[in-house]
Amino acid sequence: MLLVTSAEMQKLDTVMIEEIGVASAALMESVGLRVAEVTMDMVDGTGAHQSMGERVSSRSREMDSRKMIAVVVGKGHNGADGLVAARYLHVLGYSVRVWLTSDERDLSHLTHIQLCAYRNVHGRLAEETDDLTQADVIIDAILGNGSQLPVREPLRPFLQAIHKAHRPVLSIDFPTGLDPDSGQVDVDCVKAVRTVACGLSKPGLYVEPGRAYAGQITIASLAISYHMAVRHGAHHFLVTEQDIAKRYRRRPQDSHKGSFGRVGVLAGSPGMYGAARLAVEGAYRAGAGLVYYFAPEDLSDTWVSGFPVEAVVKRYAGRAGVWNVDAIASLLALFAQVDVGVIGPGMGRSMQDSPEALLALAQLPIPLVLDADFLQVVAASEDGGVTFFEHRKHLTIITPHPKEFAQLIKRPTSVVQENRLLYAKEYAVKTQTIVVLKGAGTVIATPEPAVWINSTGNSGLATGGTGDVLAGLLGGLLASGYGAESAALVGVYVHGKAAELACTTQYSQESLVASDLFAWFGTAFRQISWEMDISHDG
Ligand SMILES: NC(=O)C1=CN([C@@H]2O[C@H](COP(=O)(O)OP(=O)(O)OC[C@H]3O[C@@H](n4cnc5c(N)ncnc54)[C@H](OP(=O)(O)O)[C@@H]3O)[C@@H](O)[C@H]2O)[C@@H](O)CC1
Ligand SMILES: Nc1ncnc2c1ncn2[C@@H]1O[C@H](COP(=O)(O)OP(=O)(O)O)[C@@H](O)[C@H]1O
Ligand SMILES: [K+]
Repeated sequence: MLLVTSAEMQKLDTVMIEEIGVASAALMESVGLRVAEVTMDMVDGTGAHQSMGERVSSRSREMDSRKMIAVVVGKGHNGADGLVAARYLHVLGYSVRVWLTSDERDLSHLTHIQLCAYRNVHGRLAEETDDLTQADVIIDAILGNGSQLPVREPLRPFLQAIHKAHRPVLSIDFPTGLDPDSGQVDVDCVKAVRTVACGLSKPGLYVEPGRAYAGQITIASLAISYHMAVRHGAHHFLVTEQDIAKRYRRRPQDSHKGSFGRVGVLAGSPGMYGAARLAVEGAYRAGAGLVYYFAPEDLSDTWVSGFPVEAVVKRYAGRAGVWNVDAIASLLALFAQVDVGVIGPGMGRSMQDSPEALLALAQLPIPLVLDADFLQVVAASEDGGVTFFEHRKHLTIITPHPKEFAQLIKRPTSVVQENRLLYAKEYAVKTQTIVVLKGAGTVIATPEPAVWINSTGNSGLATGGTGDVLAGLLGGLLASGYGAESAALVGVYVHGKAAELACTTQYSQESLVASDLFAWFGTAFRQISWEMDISHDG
Protein backbone atom coordinates (compact mmCIF):
# COMPACT_ATOMS: atom_id res chain seq x y z
CA MET A 1 0.00 0.00 0.00
CA LEU A 2 1.39 3.34 -1.08
CA LEU A 3 2.31 5.90 1.59
CA VAL A 4 3.34 9.53 1.19
CA THR A 5 5.66 11.81 3.09
CA SER A 6 4.59 15.24 4.24
CA ALA A 7 6.30 17.01 1.33
CA GLU A 8 4.81 14.60 -1.22
CA MET A 9 1.32 15.11 0.26
CA GLN A 10 1.68 18.88 0.08
CA LYS A 11 2.64 18.57 -3.56
CA LEU A 12 -0.30 16.26 -4.25
CA ASP A 13 -2.75 18.64 -2.54
CA THR A 14 -1.52 21.37 -4.88
CA VAL A 15 -1.78 19.11 -7.93
CA MET A 16 -5.34 18.13 -6.97
CA ILE A 17 -6.35 21.74 -6.61
CA GLU A 18 -4.42 23.38 -9.46
CA GLU A 19 -4.11 20.65 -12.08
CA ILE A 20 -7.05 18.31 -11.46
CA GLY A 21 -9.34 21.21 -10.57
CA VAL A 22 -10.88 20.01 -7.29
CA ALA A 23 -11.39 22.98 -4.98
CA SER A 24 -9.65 22.97 -1.61
CA ALA A 25 -13.02 23.29 0.14
CA ALA A 26 -14.27 20.20 -1.71
CA LEU A 27 -11.29 18.18 -0.47
CA MET A 28 -11.97 19.33 3.07
CA GLU A 29 -15.65 18.48 2.76
CA SER A 30 -14.66 14.99 1.71
CA VAL A 31 -12.24 14.50 4.61
CA GLY A 32 -14.62 16.08 7.14
CA LEU A 33 -17.48 13.82 6.03
CA ARG A 34 -15.30 10.72 6.45
CA VAL A 35 -14.26 11.91 9.91
CA ALA A 36 -17.93 12.38 10.85
CA GLU A 37 -18.70 8.85 9.62
CA VAL A 38 -15.90 7.26 11.61
CA THR A 39 -16.95 9.26 14.69
CA MET A 40 -20.52 7.96 14.36
CA ASP A 41 -19.20 4.41 14.19
CA MET A 42 -17.13 5.03 17.30
CA VAL A 43 -20.01 6.35 19.40
CA ASP A 44 -22.98 4.43 17.97
CA GLY A 45 -21.40 1.19 16.78
CA THR A 46 -19.79 -0.01 13.57
CA GLY A 47 -21.95 0.73 10.54
CA ALA A 48 -23.88 3.56 12.24
CA HIS A 49 -22.70 5.99 9.55
CA GLN A 50 -24.63 4.07 6.91
CA SER A 51 -27.87 5.59 8.15
CA MET A 52 -26.47 9.12 8.13
CA GLY A 53 -28.83 10.35 5.38
CA GLU A 54 -31.94 8.98 7.06
CA ARG A 55 -30.78 10.34 10.37
CA VAL A 56 -30.58 13.93 9.15
CA SER A 57 -34.15 13.82 7.89
CA SER A 58 -35.53 12.36 11.13
CA ARG A 59 -33.37 14.35 13.48
CA SER A 60 -35.86 14.96 16.24
CA ARG A 61 -36.21 11.21 16.84
CA GLU A 62 -32.46 10.74 17.08
CA MET A 63 -31.75 13.81 19.17
CA ASP A 64 -32.29 12.01 22.45
CA SER A 65 -29.00 10.14 22.35
CA ARG A 66 -27.03 13.43 22.70
CA LYS A 67 -23.63 11.85 22.60
CA MET A 68 -21.03 14.53 23.08
CA ILE A 69 -18.28 15.14 20.55
CA ALA A 70 -15.42 17.54 21.36
CA VAL A 71 -13.54 18.94 18.37
CA VAL A 72 -10.20 20.62 19.14
CA VAL A 73 -9.36 22.88 16.23
CA GLY A 74 -6.00 24.29 15.10
CA LYS A 75 -5.59 27.37 12.95
CA GLY A 76 -4.63 25.55 9.73
CA HIS A 77 -6.52 23.32 7.34
CA ASN A 78 -6.45 20.34 9.70
CA GLY A 79 -8.71 22.50 11.84
CA ALA A 80 -10.90 23.16 8.79
CA ASP A 81 -11.41 19.39 8.35
CA GLY A 82 -12.40 19.21 12.00
CA LEU A 83 -14.93 22.00 11.55
CA VAL A 84 -16.53 20.23 8.58
CA ALA A 85 -16.89 17.10 10.73
CA ALA A 86 -18.28 19.24 13.57
CA ARG A 87 -20.93 20.68 11.23
CA TYR A 88 -22.07 17.25 10.05
CA LEU A 89 -22.19 15.82 13.56
CA HIS A 90 -24.08 18.82 14.92
CA VAL A 91 -26.70 18.64 12.18
CA LEU A 92 -27.03 14.91 12.81
CA GLY A 93 -28.06 15.63 16.37
CA TYR A 94 -24.88 15.05 18.36
CA SER A 95 -23.93 17.45 21.10
CA VAL A 96 -20.85 19.05 19.54
CA ARG A 97 -18.44 21.51 21.18
CA VAL A 98 -15.59 23.15 19.32
CA TRP A 99 -12.44 24.24 21.16
CA LEU A 100 -10.42 26.80 19.20
CA THR A 101 -6.72 26.59 20.02
CA SER A 102 -6.00 30.04 18.60
CA ASP A 103 -7.67 33.41 18.42
CA GLU A 104 -10.40 33.37 15.77
CA ARG A 105 -8.54 36.12 13.89
CA ASP A 106 -5.52 33.85 13.43
CA LEU A 107 -7.44 31.10 11.66
CA SER A 108 -6.37 30.53 8.05
CA HIS A 109 -8.85 31.85 5.49
CA LEU A 110 -10.46 28.49 4.65
CA THR A 111 -10.58 27.46 8.28
CA HIS A 112 -12.40 30.67 9.09
CA ILE A 113 -14.90 29.99 6.33
CA GLN A 114 -15.55 26.55 7.86
CA LEU A 115 -16.00 28.12 11.28
CA CYS A 116 -18.62 30.46 9.81
CA ALA A 117 -20.42 27.52 8.15
CA TYR A 118 -20.46 25.69 11.49
CA ARG A 119 -21.86 28.75 13.20
CA ASN A 120 -24.44 29.25 10.45
CA VAL A 121 -26.00 25.90 11.37
CA HIS A 122 -25.98 27.03 15.03
CA GLY A 123 -22.94 24.96 16.01
CA ARG A 124 -21.52 25.91 19.42
CA LEU A 125 -18.07 26.75 20.70
CA ALA A 126 -16.97 25.34 24.05
CA GLU A 127 -17.73 27.49 27.10
CA GLU A 128 -16.12 27.76 30.53
CA THR A 129 -18.36 25.02 31.90
CA ASP A 130 -17.58 22.56 29.11
CA ASP A 131 -15.01 19.93 29.82
CA LEU A 132 -13.18 17.48 27.56
CA THR A 133 -13.78 14.70 30.08
CA GLN A 134 -17.50 14.85 29.18
CA ALA A 135 -16.82 13.93 25.57
CA ASP A 136 -17.68 10.52 24.13
CA VAL A 137 -15.07 11.17 21.45
CA ILE A 138 -12.46 13.90 21.13
CA ILE A 139 -11.54 14.86 17.57
CA ASP A 140 -7.94 16.03 17.26
CA ALA A 141 -7.94 18.57 14.43
CA ILE A 142 -5.08 20.61 15.84
CA LEU A 143 -2.14 20.06 13.54
CA GLY A 144 -1.78 18.18 10.28
CA ASN A 145 0.50 18.33 7.33
CA GLY A 146 1.68 21.87 8.02
CA SER A 147 3.09 20.98 11.43
CA GLN A 148 6.71 21.49 12.37
CA LEU A 149 7.80 19.66 15.53
CA PRO A 150 8.30 20.30 18.38
CA VAL A 151 4.84 21.50 19.32
CA ARG A 152 4.85 25.20 20.25
CA GLU A 153 2.71 27.30 22.55
CA PRO A 154 -0.22 27.77 22.82
CA LEU A 155 -0.89 24.18 21.79
CA ARG A 156 0.82 22.21 24.54
CA PRO A 157 -1.88 22.79 27.23
CA PHE A 158 -4.51 21.51 24.77
CA LEU A 159 -2.51 18.31 24.16
CA GLN A 160 -2.08 17.83 27.90
CA ALA A 161 -5.80 18.38 28.49
CA ILE A 162 -6.61 15.73 25.86
CA HIS A 163 -4.32 13.27 27.66
CA LYS A 164 -5.85 14.06 31.04
CA ALA A 165 -9.39 13.60 29.74
CA HIS A 166 -8.79 9.87 29.11
CA ARG A 167 -11.44 9.78 26.38
CA PRO A 168 -11.22 8.01 23.00
CA VAL A 169 -9.50 10.26 20.46
CA LEU A 170 -9.86 10.39 16.70
CA SER A 171 -6.98 12.20 15.00
CA ILE A 172 -7.37 13.83 11.62
CA ASP A 173 -4.56 12.99 9.18
CA PHE A 174 -2.22 11.96 12.02
CA PRO A 175 -2.02 12.50 15.76
CA THR A 176 -0.89 16.02 16.63
CA GLY A 177 2.72 15.82 17.79
CA LEU A 178 3.68 12.93 15.47
CA ASP A 179 6.19 13.35 12.65
CA PRO A 180 4.44 11.72 9.66
CA ASP A 181 7.73 10.99 7.87
CA SER A 182 9.73 9.32 10.64
CA GLY A 183 7.15 8.28 13.26
CA GLN A 184 8.94 10.24 15.98
CA VAL A 185 6.66 11.78 18.60
CA ASP A 186 6.57 14.86 20.82
CA VAL A 187 6.32 14.14 24.57
CA ASP A 188 2.73 15.37 24.54
CA CYS A 189 1.75 13.66 21.28
CA VAL A 190 -1.95 12.84 21.08
CA LYS A 191 -2.66 9.15 21.51
CA ALA A 192 -5.49 8.24 19.16
CA VAL A 193 -7.63 5.12 18.93
CA ARG A 194 -8.57 6.00 15.35
CA THR A 195 -6.78 8.07 12.74
CA VAL A 196 -8.40 9.26 9.53
CA ALA A 197 -5.53 9.87 7.09
CA CYS A 198 -6.21 12.48 4.40
CA GLY A 199 -5.84 11.23 0.83
CA LEU A 200 -3.08 8.67 1.38
CA SER A 201 -1.61 7.27 4.56
CA LYS A 202 1.76 8.36 5.97
CA PRO A 203 4.84 6.23 6.81
CA GLY A 204 5.14 7.59 10.36
CA LEU A 205 1.85 5.88 11.26
CA TYR A 206 3.43 2.43 10.76
CA VAL A 207 6.85 2.69 12.40
CA GLU A 208 7.72 2.81 16.09
CA PRO A 209 6.99 4.80 18.14
CA GLY A 210 4.34 6.49 15.95
CA ARG A 211 2.48 3.24 15.33
CA ALA A 212 1.41 3.07 18.96
CA TYR A 213 -0.13 6.57 18.74
CA ALA A 214 -2.16 6.12 15.56
CA GLY A 215 -4.64 3.42 16.57
CA GLN A 216 -6.76 1.99 13.77
CA ILE A 217 -6.20 3.81 10.51
CA THR A 218 -8.89 4.74 7.98
CA ILE A 219 -8.00 6.49 4.76
CA ALA A 220 -10.26 9.29 3.55
CA SER A 221 -9.83 8.87 -0.18
CA LEU A 222 -9.39 12.03 -2.20
CA ALA A 223 -9.22 10.07 -5.49
CA ILE A 224 -5.49 10.62 -5.83
CA SER A 225 -4.39 7.90 -8.20
CA TYR A 226 -1.46 5.59 -7.48
CA HIS A 227 0.27 6.65 -10.68
CA MET A 228 -0.13 10.33 -9.95
CA ALA A 229 1.33 9.86 -6.48
CA VAL A 230 4.30 7.87 -7.80
CA ARG A 231 4.85 10.44 -10.56
CA HIS A 232 5.19 13.05 -7.85
CA GLY A 233 7.80 11.08 -5.97
CA ALA A 234 5.91 8.73 -3.63
CA HIS A 235 8.14 5.73 -2.87
CA HIS A 236 7.15 4.42 0.56
CA PHE A 237 4.93 1.37 0.98
CA LEU A 238 3.32 -0.66 3.72
CA VAL A 239 3.73 -4.39 3.04
CA THR A 240 0.23 -5.91 2.94
CA GLU A 241 -0.89 -9.49 2.43
CA GLN A 242 -2.16 -8.53 -1.03
CA ASP A 243 1.27 -7.13 -2.00
CA ILE A 244 2.86 -10.39 -0.92
CA ALA A 245 0.25 -12.57 -2.65
CA LYS A 246 1.00 -10.76 -5.93
CA ARG A 247 4.65 -11.74 -5.59
CA TYR A 248 4.03 -15.33 -4.51
CA ARG A 249 5.52 -17.86 -6.96
CA ARG A 250 3.56 -21.07 -7.28
CA ARG A 251 5.86 -24.07 -7.76
CA PRO A 252 5.31 -25.71 -11.14
CA GLN A 253 4.01 -29.29 -11.03
CA ASP A 254 6.72 -30.58 -13.37
CA SER A 255 9.58 -29.26 -11.24
CA HIS A 256 12.54 -31.07 -9.67
CA LYS A 257 15.09 -30.02 -7.09
CA GLY A 258 17.23 -28.47 -9.80
CA SER A 259 14.36 -26.06 -10.49
CA PHE A 260 14.78 -24.40 -7.11
CA GLY A 261 18.49 -23.72 -6.98
CA ARG A 262 21.32 -24.35 -4.58
CA VAL A 263 22.16 -22.22 -1.59
CA GLY A 264 25.64 -22.20 -0.05
CA VAL A 265 25.80 -21.21 3.62
CA LEU A 266 28.99 -19.86 5.18
CA ALA A 267 28.15 -19.41 8.84
CA GLY A 268 28.92 -20.56 12.37
CA SER A 269 32.11 -20.60 14.41
CA PRO A 270 33.16 -22.51 17.51
CA GLY A 271 30.26 -22.28 19.96
CA MET A 272 27.98 -20.74 17.30
CA TYR A 273 27.25 -23.56 14.88
CA GLY A 274 23.60 -23.39 15.92
CA ALA A 275 23.30 -20.16 13.91
CA ALA A 276 24.47 -22.06 10.84
CA ARG A 277 21.92 -24.82 11.40
CA LEU A 278 19.12 -22.29 11.65
CA ALA A 279 20.20 -20.59 8.42
CA VAL A 280 20.47 -23.92 6.58
CA GLU A 281 17.01 -25.01 7.65
CA GLY A 282 15.63 -21.53 6.88
CA ALA A 283 16.88 -21.86 3.29
CA TYR A 284 15.25 -25.28 2.90
CA ARG A 285 11.95 -24.09 4.43
CA ALA A 286 11.79 -21.27 1.88
CA GLY A 287 11.89 -23.83 -0.88
CA ALA A 288 15.54 -24.12 -1.99
CA GLY A 289 16.30 -27.27 -4.00
CA LEU A 290 19.55 -28.01 -2.19
CA VAL A 291 21.37 -26.34 0.67
CA TYR A 292 25.11 -26.79 1.08
CA TYR A 293 26.82 -26.01 4.34
CA PHE A 294 30.44 -24.99 3.91
CA ALA A 295 32.22 -26.39 6.96
CA PRO A 296 35.84 -25.96 8.01
CA GLU A 297 37.83 -29.17 7.93
CA ASP A 298 38.16 -29.23 11.72
CA LEU A 299 34.42 -29.05 12.44
CA SER A 300 33.68 -32.10 14.56
CA ASP A 301 31.38 -34.81 13.28
CA THR A 302 29.23 -34.31 16.37
CA TRP A 303 28.38 -30.81 15.21
CA VAL A 304 27.86 -31.96 11.66
CA SER A 305 25.46 -34.67 12.79
CA GLY A 306 23.33 -31.97 14.41
CA PHE A 307 22.62 -30.30 11.08
CA PRO A 308 19.28 -30.88 9.40
CA VAL A 309 19.52 -34.29 7.74
CA GLU A 310 18.82 -32.66 4.38
CA ALA A 311 21.92 -30.45 4.58
CA VAL A 312 24.77 -31.26 2.22
CA VAL A 313 27.95 -30.63 4.22
CA LYS A 314 30.94 -29.66 2.08
CA ARG A 315 34.31 -29.18 3.73
CA TYR A 316 36.65 -26.40 2.66
CA ALA A 317 40.43 -26.68 3.05
CA GLY A 318 40.88 -24.60 6.17
CA ARG A 319 40.39 -24.51 9.91
CA ALA A 320 37.63 -22.57 11.63
CA GLY A 321 38.40 -18.85 11.64
CA VAL A 322 41.58 -19.14 9.55
CA TRP A 323 41.29 -17.34 6.22
CA ASN A 324 44.54 -18.05 4.42
CA VAL A 325 45.02 -18.28 0.65
CA ASP A 326 44.18 -22.00 0.52
CA ALA A 327 41.02 -21.60 2.56
CA ILE A 328 39.83 -18.73 0.36
CA ALA A 329 40.57 -20.62 -2.87
CA SER A 330 38.79 -23.69 -1.57
CA LEU A 331 35.77 -21.66 -0.51
CA LEU A 332 35.54 -19.88 -3.85
CA ALA A 333 35.51 -23.27 -5.57
CA LEU A 334 32.60 -24.34 -3.37
CA PHE A 335 30.66 -21.12 -3.98
CA ALA A 336 31.06 -21.82 -7.71
CA GLN A 337 28.76 -24.82 -7.17
CA VAL A 338 25.81 -22.80 -5.82
CA ASP A 339 23.36 -20.19 -7.13
CA VAL A 340 23.09 -18.07 -3.98
CA GLY A 341 25.29 -17.49 -0.93
CA VAL A 342 24.23 -16.77 2.67
CA ILE A 343 27.15 -15.44 4.67
CA GLY A 344 27.46 -14.35 8.25
CA PRO A 345 25.20 -15.90 10.91
CA GLY A 346 27.29 -16.81 13.96
CA MET A 347 30.44 -16.59 11.88
CA GLY A 348 32.57 -14.64 14.35
CA ARG A 349 34.75 -11.74 13.27
CA SER A 350 38.02 -13.48 12.48
CA MET A 351 37.79 -12.33 8.86
CA GLN A 352 38.47 -8.82 10.13
CA ASP A 353 42.18 -9.66 9.91
CA SER A 354 41.91 -10.90 6.36
CA PRO A 355 40.91 -8.15 3.93
CA GLU A 356 41.81 -10.50 1.03
CA ALA A 357 39.10 -12.94 2.07
CA LEU A 358 36.58 -10.12 2.35
CA LEU A 359 37.40 -8.83 -1.11
CA ALA A 360 37.30 -12.31 -2.63
CA LEU A 361 33.80 -12.82 -1.22
CA ALA A 362 32.72 -9.36 -2.44
CA GLN A 363 33.51 -10.49 -5.98
CA LEU A 364 31.46 -13.68 -5.89
CA PRO A 365 29.40 -13.62 -9.09
CA ILE A 366 26.18 -14.83 -7.41
CA PRO A 367 23.46 -13.15 -5.33
CA LEU A 368 24.43 -12.93 -1.67
CA VAL A 369 22.56 -12.49 1.59
CA LEU A 370 24.94 -10.87 4.07
CA ASP A 371 24.10 -10.97 7.75
CA ALA A 372 25.29 -10.52 11.32
CA ASP A 373 29.02 -10.95 12.05
CA PHE A 374 29.94 -10.68 8.39
CA LEU A 375 28.34 -7.22 8.26
CA GLN A 376 30.30 -6.21 11.35
CA VAL A 377 33.48 -7.27 9.59
CA VAL A 378 32.51 -5.21 6.55
CA ALA A 379 31.72 -2.25 8.83
CA ALA A 380 35.09 -2.58 10.57
CA SER A 381 37.08 -2.61 7.33
CA GLU A 382 39.31 0.41 6.79
CA ASP A 383 36.87 2.43 4.69
CA GLY A 384 33.72 1.20 6.44
CA GLY A 385 32.77 -1.14 3.60
CA VAL A 386 32.97 1.31 0.68
CA THR A 387 35.51 -0.84 -1.18
CA PHE A 388 33.61 -3.99 -0.35
CA PHE A 389 30.39 -2.73 -1.92
CA GLU A 390 32.26 -1.18 -4.87
CA HIS A 391 33.57 -4.63 -5.68
CA ARG A 392 30.13 -6.22 -5.37
CA LYS A 393 28.76 -6.40 -8.89
CA HIS A 394 25.95 -8.83 -8.18
CA LEU A 395 22.73 -8.65 -6.29
CA THR A 396 23.13 -8.24 -2.54
CA ILE A 397 20.67 -8.26 0.34
CA ILE A 398 22.03 -7.15 3.69
CA THR A 399 20.09 -7.97 6.87
CA PRO A 400 21.51 -5.89 9.74
CA HIS A 401 19.81 -5.42 13.07
CA PRO A 402 19.89 -1.79 14.27
CA LYS A 403 23.24 -2.11 16.04
CA GLU A 404 24.93 -3.71 13.04
CA PHE A 405 23.43 -1.08 10.79
CA ALA A 406 24.65 1.67 13.11
CA GLN A 407 28.17 0.29 12.71
CA LEU A 408 27.85 0.29 8.93
CA ILE A 409 26.69 3.90 8.72
CA LYS A 410 28.89 5.04 11.61
CA ARG A 411 26.16 6.61 13.70
CA PRO A 412 24.79 5.78 17.15
CA THR A 413 22.07 3.12 17.24
CA SER A 414 19.65 5.60 18.84
CA VAL A 415 20.07 7.93 15.86
CA VAL A 416 19.41 5.07 13.42
CA GLN A 417 16.23 4.19 15.29
CA GLU A 418 14.97 7.77 15.11
CA ASN A 419 14.80 7.62 11.34
CA ARG A 420 15.02 4.03 10.18
CA LEU A 421 13.27 4.75 6.89
CA LEU A 422 15.64 7.49 5.84
CA TYR A 423 18.90 5.81 6.83
CA ALA A 424 17.94 2.47 5.27
CA LYS A 425 17.05 4.23 2.04
CA GLU A 426 20.25 6.29 1.94
CA TYR A 427 22.40 3.21 2.47
CA ALA A 428 20.52 1.15 -0.13
CA VAL A 429 21.10 3.88 -2.69
CA LYS A 430 24.73 4.40 -1.72
CA THR A 431 25.70 0.72 -1.77
CA GLN A 432 23.19 -0.42 -4.43
CA THR A 433 22.05 -3.20 -2.11
CA ILE A 434 18.70 -4.18 -0.67
CA VAL A 435 18.78 -3.20 2.99
CA VAL A 436 16.62 -5.23 5.37
CA LEU A 437 16.84 -3.18 8.57
CA LYS A 438 15.42 -5.55 11.16
CA GLY A 439 13.48 -4.86 14.36
CA ALA A 440 9.80 -4.17 15.06
CA GLY A 441 8.46 -2.88 11.73
CA THR A 442 11.38 -4.18 9.62
CA VAL A 443 12.28 -1.73 6.85
CA ILE A 444 13.18 -3.00 3.39
CA ALA A 445 14.88 -0.35 1.25
CA THR A 446 15.89 -0.83 -2.38
CA PRO A 447 18.27 1.24 -4.52
CA GLU A 448 15.41 2.39 -6.78
CA PRO A 449 14.68 3.83 -4.17
CA ALA A 450 11.61 2.21 -2.67
CA VAL A 451 11.07 1.87 1.07
CA TRP A 452 8.78 -0.82 2.45
CA ILE A 453 7.55 -1.21 6.04
CA ASN A 454 6.75 -4.76 7.09
CA SER A 455 3.45 -5.31 8.87
CA THR A 456 3.98 -8.77 10.42
CA GLY A 457 5.89 -10.08 13.42
CA ASN A 458 5.77 -9.72 17.17
CA SER A 459 8.02 -9.58 20.20
CA GLY A 460 8.26 -13.38 20.15
CA LEU A 461 10.91 -12.79 17.49
CA ALA A 462 13.06 -10.89 19.96
CA THR A 463 15.02 -14.03 20.82
CA GLY A 464 18.40 -15.39 19.72
CA GLY A 465 18.59 -17.00 16.28
CA THR A 466 15.49 -15.62 14.56
CA GLY A 467 17.72 -13.41 12.40
CA ASP A 468 19.72 -16.47 11.30
CA VAL A 469 16.48 -18.13 10.20
CA LEU A 470 15.58 -15.00 8.22
CA ALA A 471 18.94 -14.90 6.42
CA GLY A 472 18.43 -18.53 5.38
CA LEU A 473 14.86 -17.87 4.25
CA LEU A 474 15.95 -15.01 2.01
CA GLY A 475 18.68 -17.17 0.47
CA GLY A 476 16.18 -19.97 -0.16
CA LEU A 477 13.70 -17.60 -1.83
CA LEU A 478 16.40 -16.15 -4.09
CA ALA A 479 17.57 -19.63 -5.09
CA SER A 480 14.06 -20.80 -5.86
CA GLY A 481 13.47 -18.00 -8.33
CA TYR A 482 12.26 -14.91 -6.50
CA GLY A 483 13.70 -11.58 -7.62
CA ALA A 484 15.69 -9.67 -5.03
CA GLU A 485 12.96 -7.24 -3.94
CA SER A 486 10.34 -9.99 -3.82
CA ALA A 487 12.64 -12.34 -1.89
CA ALA A 488 13.24 -9.65 0.72
CA LEU A 489 9.56 -8.67 1.02
CA VAL A 490 8.13 -12.19 0.98
CA GLY A 491 10.84 -13.50 3.32
CA VAL A 492 10.40 -10.79 5.92
CA TYR A 493 6.61 -11.00 5.72
CA VAL A 494 6.51 -14.81 6.05
CA HIS A 495 9.06 -14.76 8.89
CA GLY A 496 6.86 -12.34 10.86
CA LYS A 497 3.66 -14.17 9.91
CA ALA A 498 5.09 -17.46 11.19
CA ALA A 499 5.75 -15.82 14.56
CA GLU A 500 2.18 -14.51 14.68
CA LEU A 501 0.69 -17.87 13.78
CA ALA A 502 2.89 -19.69 16.30
CA CYS A 503 1.81 -17.30 19.06
CA THR A 504 -1.92 -17.63 18.39
CA THR A 505 -1.82 -21.38 18.86
CA GLN A 506 0.91 -23.42 20.47
CA TYR A 507 3.33 -20.75 21.69
CA SER A 508 3.28 -17.32 23.28
CA GLN A 509 5.49 -14.30 22.65
CA GLU A 510 7.45 -15.30 25.78
CA SER A 511 7.96 -18.93 24.90
CA LEU A 512 8.73 -18.76 21.17
CA VAL A 513 12.28 -19.71 20.16
CA ALA A 514 13.85 -19.43 16.72
CA SER A 515 13.57 -23.09 15.73
CA ASP A 516 9.81 -23.09 16.53
CA LEU A 517 9.31 -20.88 13.50
CA PHE A 518 10.03 -23.71 11.07
CA ALA A 519 6.75 -25.46 11.85
CA TRP A 520 4.79 -22.32 10.85
CA PHE A 521 6.30 -21.33 7.53
CA GLY A 522 4.03 -23.86 5.81
CA THR A 523 0.85 -22.21 7.08
CA ALA A 524 2.25 -18.77 6.30
CA PHE A 525 3.06 -19.73 2.69
CA ARG A 526 -0.31 -21.43 2.29
CA GLN A 527 -2.10 -18.29 3.45
CA ILE A 528 -0.40 -16.14 0.84
CA SER A 529 -1.07 -18.72 -1.86
CA TRP A 530 -4.81 -18.68 -0.92
CA GLU A 531 -4.74 -14.91 -0.98
CA MET A 532 -3.23 -15.11 -4.47
CA ASP A 533 -6.04 -17.44 -5.61
CA ILE A 534 -8.68 -15.12 -4.17
CA SER A 535 -7.22 -12.03 -5.81
CA HIS A 536 -6.89 -13.87 -9.16
CA ASP A 537 -10.45 -15.13 -8.99
CA GLY A 538 -11.75 -11.79 -7.84
N1 LIG B 1 -4.37 21.65 1.27
C1 LIG B 1 -5.64 21.25 1.21
O1 LIG B 1 -6.42 21.81 0.51
C2 LIG B 1 -6.11 20.13 2.04
C3 LIG B 1 -5.64 19.95 3.34
N2 LIG B 1 -6.17 19.05 4.15
C4 LIG B 1 -5.94 19.13 5.58
O2 LIG B 1 -5.11 20.20 5.87
C5 LIG B 1 -3.98 19.77 6.63
C6 LIG B 1 -2.80 20.60 6.30
O3 LIG B 1 -3.17 21.92 6.52
P1 LIG B 1 -2.11 23.08 6.79
O4 LIG B 1 -1.10 23.05 5.72
O5 LIG B 1 -2.85 24.30 6.97
O6 LIG B 1 -1.40 22.62 8.10
P2 LIG B 1 -1.92 22.46 9.63
O7 LIG B 1 -1.02 21.46 10.22
O8 LIG B 1 -3.36 22.25 9.72
O9 LIG B 1 -1.65 23.89 10.28
C7 LIG B 1 -0.43 24.51 10.15
C8 LIG B 1 -0.47 25.70 11.09
O10 LIG B 1 -0.11 25.27 12.36
C9 LIG B 1 0.95 26.05 12.89
N3 LIG B 1 1.96 25.15 13.41
C10 LIG B 1 2.74 24.30 12.71
N4 LIG B 1 3.54 23.62 13.50
C11 LIG B 1 3.27 24.04 14.76
C12 LIG B 1 3.78 23.70 16.04
N5 LIG B 1 4.74 22.78 16.17
N6 LIG B 1 3.27 24.32 17.11
C13 LIG B 1 2.30 25.22 16.97
N7 LIG B 1 1.79 25.59 15.80
C14 LIG B 1 2.26 25.01 14.70
C15 LIG B 1 1.51 26.87 11.78
O11 LIG B 1 1.63 28.13 12.30
P3 LIG B 1 2.80 29.17 11.86
O12 LIG B 1 4.08 28.41 12.01
O13 LIG B 1 2.50 29.49 10.44
O14 LIG B 1 2.63 30.26 12.80
C16 LIG B 1 0.49 26.76 10.66
O15 LIG B 1 -0.23 27.95 10.56
C17 LIG B 1 -3.82 18.32 6.32
O16 LIG B 1 -3.17 17.63 7.34
C18 LIG B 1 -5.27 17.90 6.18
O17 LIG B 1 -5.83 17.70 7.47
C19 LIG B 1 -7.19 18.09 3.69
O18 LIG B 1 -8.41 18.61 4.05
C20 LIG B 1 -7.16 17.92 2.20
C21 LIG B 1 -7.13 19.21 1.47
N1 LIG C 1 9.60 -6.74 18.75
C1 LIG C 1 9.75 -7.28 17.55
N2 LIG C 1 8.74 -7.27 16.67
C2 LIG C 1 8.88 -7.82 15.45
N3 LIG C 1 10.00 -8.42 15.01
C3 LIG C 1 11.05 -8.46 15.83
C4 LIG C 1 10.99 -7.89 17.13
N4 LIG C 1 12.20 -8.08 17.72
C5 LIG C 1 12.97 -8.75 16.84
N5 LIG C 1 12.29 -8.97 15.69
C6 LIG C 1 12.79 -9.68 14.50
O1 LIG C 1 13.56 -10.80 14.93
C7 LIG C 1 14.74 -10.94 14.15
C8 LIG C 1 15.97 -10.77 15.07
O2 LIG C 1 17.14 -10.82 14.32
P1 LIG C 1 18.58 -10.64 14.97
O3 LIG C 1 18.56 -9.46 15.87
O4 LIG C 1 19.57 -10.69 13.88
O5 LIG C 1 18.67 -11.94 15.88
P2 LIG C 1 19.78 -13.07 15.93
O6 LIG C 1 21.10 -12.42 15.62
O7 LIG C 1 19.73 -13.57 17.34
O8 LIG C 1 19.41 -14.11 14.94
C9 LIG C 1 14.64 -9.92 13.06
O9 LIG C 1 14.00 -10.47 11.93
C10 LIG C 1 13.76 -8.84 13.69
O10 LIG C 1 13.09 -8.06 12.74
K1 LIG D 1 -4.29 16.00 13.76
